[in-house]
Amino acid sequence: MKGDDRVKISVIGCGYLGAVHAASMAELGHDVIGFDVDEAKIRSLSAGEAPFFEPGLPEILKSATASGRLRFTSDVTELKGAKVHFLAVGTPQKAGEYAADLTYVDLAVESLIPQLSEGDLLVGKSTVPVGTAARLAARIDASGSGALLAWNPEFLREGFAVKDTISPDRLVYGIPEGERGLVAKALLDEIYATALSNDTPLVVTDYATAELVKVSANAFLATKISFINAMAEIAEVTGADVTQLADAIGFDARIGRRFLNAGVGFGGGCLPKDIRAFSARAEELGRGESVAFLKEVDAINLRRRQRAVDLVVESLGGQVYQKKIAVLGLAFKPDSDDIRDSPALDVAVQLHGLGAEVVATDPEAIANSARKHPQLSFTETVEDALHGAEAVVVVTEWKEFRELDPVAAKALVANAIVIDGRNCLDAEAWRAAGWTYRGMGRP
Ligand SMILES: NC(=O)C1=CN([C@@H]2O[C@H](COP(=O)(O)OP(=O)(O)OC[C@H]3O[C@@H](n4cnc5c(N)ncnc54)[C@H](O)[C@@H]3O)[C@@H](O)[C@H]2O)C=CC1
Ligand SMILES: O=C(O)[C@H]1O[C@H](OP(=O)(O)OP(=O)(O)OC[C@H]2O[C@@H](n3ccc(=O)[nH]c3=O)[C@H](O)[C@@H]2O)[C@H](O)[C@@H](O)[C@@H]1O
Repeated sequence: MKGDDRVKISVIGCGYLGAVHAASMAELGHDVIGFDVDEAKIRSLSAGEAPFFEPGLPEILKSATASGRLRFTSDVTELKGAKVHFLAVGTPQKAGEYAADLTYVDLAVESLIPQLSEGDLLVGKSTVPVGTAARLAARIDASGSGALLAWNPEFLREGFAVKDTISPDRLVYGIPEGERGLVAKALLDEIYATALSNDTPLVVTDYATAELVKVSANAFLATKISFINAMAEIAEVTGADVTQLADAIGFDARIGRRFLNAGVGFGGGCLPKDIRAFSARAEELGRGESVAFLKEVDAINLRRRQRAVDLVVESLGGQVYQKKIAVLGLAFKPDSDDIRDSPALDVAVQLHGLGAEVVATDPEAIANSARKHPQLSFTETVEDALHGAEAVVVVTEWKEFRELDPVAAKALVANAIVIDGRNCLDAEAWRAAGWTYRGMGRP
């Protein structure tokens, strides 16, 4: 690609998704401008610094901002002149409701419309309720800007976000019918040329299918996790071991072992809110019953956090008041500093609510946790967390926790009781070192 031939890209919303998308598109050789209303985020990104923890992001941010292929702004008028505009703003759960809050999407589109020119393409990446793209397409048509809309859902996983963006396992384009659709597809093909040249599967479809692919993928993943957690509940009353069960059913290629890790369940900024928004949208469409099982998926998931708390209380003879408990993990998953709807943080907060002296640690998520729950105590080192603890609960399976030496850990604690909320420790080794080990769905 020669510099002047490159399609100019804008990315609207530079959070966990947008910042990675902007930097990755620049890494692939495109000219990119990222826009966000959060000025602190823009300052950090402009300095080539990632405003959150994501492996690989700092490196590509630095190289792309230094090369001039990537810049950031909080002035929306600077998006004028870009040809393809990716929409990556948040779609959180509405306060007190299940439905998605589309305020940010609508505000972003309104602020973008005056910057659009004939033939520009707006590409939706945010996860939205089915029907949103058609509504936004009508709004853009009515604006008279002559711009087009495509929906191109994103499937990246935090912790692997850069790799998943540069080498996605599939691409989905939701495009309008006819000539306009072909124009949209050609622009997307140009942007994703590298992935397409590597035989990345491509599904070209209508808006509604593209929107539904995204929410159904997340609903399926959430269901898979709650399925194994439901088996964990049955294992707990029968003496069976859910980890062996998962291995055994996972050998069936039709089932597969991935996403069958029982524990404190799923969290994060997506799976929980996406299944709730899907339920709410299905109800609006008069098809609530079709996805009624997602309410059960959610309920099973939330019970598992409670189960971990109950195990701690039970292991300490029924009460945790004024007892020091080491909570290992705060992020919703390892290799992330994201604490949105984190089961780990929830367990820490619940134990604190029962009067325990919670001391929590996490390699990356302390700052975010302390902002949200200043009532908790945090420490940077596992050793400080363990020192004098009457019970230890592992709730995020960071490598440094998985690889803890049970013999050395035992020398620090007051009571050798460990609750493995992620079934990530070697139970045999911990028991052999003299610990009382309790897993999730394990004898
Ligand atoms: N985080 C993830 O791994 C993935 C997220 N998604 C979806 O992507 C969307 C964004 O998610 P995250 O990046 O996690 O959220 P986030 O909260 O980290 O980022 C959203 C960003 O949008 C900005 N914003 C809000 N209103 C704006 C406006 N009017 N103009 C410009 N910027 C604005 C916010 O300041 C924030 O920086 C959601 O719909 C989510 O479901 C999809 C796949 C993966
Ligand atoms: O829409 C999104 O934002 C993204 O949501 C998830 O990605 P992510 O939230 O980054 O993390 P996952 O790896 O899916 O894990 C989600 C949660 O499930 C939990 N989990 C995962 C797997 C498992 O076997 N058991 C389990 O409890 C994790 O600990 C974590 O809390 C999807 O995997 C992505 O494909 C999707 O793009």
